[in-house]
Amino acid sequence: MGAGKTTVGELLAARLGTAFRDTDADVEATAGRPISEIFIDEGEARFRTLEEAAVETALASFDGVLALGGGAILSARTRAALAGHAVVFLSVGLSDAVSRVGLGVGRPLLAINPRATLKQLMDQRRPLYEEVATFTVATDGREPEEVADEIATLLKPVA
Ligand SMILES: Nc1ncnc2c1ncn2[C@@H]1O[C@H](COP(=O)(O)OP(=O)(O)O)[C@@H](O)[C@H]1O
Ligand SMILES: O=C(O)C1=C[C@@H](OP(=O)(O)O)[C@@H](O)[C@H](O)C1
Ligand SMILES: [Mg+2]
Repeated sequence: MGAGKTTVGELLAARLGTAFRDTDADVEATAGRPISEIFIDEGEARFRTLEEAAVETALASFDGVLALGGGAILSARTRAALAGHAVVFLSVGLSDAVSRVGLGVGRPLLAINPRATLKQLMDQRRPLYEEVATFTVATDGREPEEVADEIATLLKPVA
């Protein structure tokens, strides 16, 4: 969360002249309600089920830049499905992530103590991001445009 997947993904798609999709938006469209409400009323496990299905559907039917939610890689099925795709891991340090997500509005996992939660999630998940990544791009102290430019260059040989 706060690495810039949604923001940079949209910029990258524009640079590549391709479509953009975000699995968080797909989940909200399928459920007909915001992610925060899904978490509150149905729990995280239900959200993860919807997210796994959203990633699977998008990978099977969509050609373009796909932004995942930060926890999508918790699913072994999703990690396996990402194999064979160009996967970009946007890395971010704790301070930049904290200042980008602010009070965590719209991100239910950050409703309580965003800084400590982000640190814990980052520590837990980093190995999984590294496992699926084809490219790793550092985002600390960089504008989204600069990050998108670097990814476009990295992807040139495989796009
Ligand atoms: N490289 C960056 N530098 C500064 N702010 C950024 C950067 N990338 C994203 N942001 C800002 O941080 C916030 C979270 O970005 P977002 O794209 O939603 O991240 P993610 O989808 O990875 O959670 C947004 O307000 C966005 O404008
Ligand atoms: O890291 C997570 O578990 C989550 C990240 C969010 O997406 P972003 O990474 O785009 O903020 C969203 O899927 C949900 O709030 C859960
Ligand atoms: Mg996002």
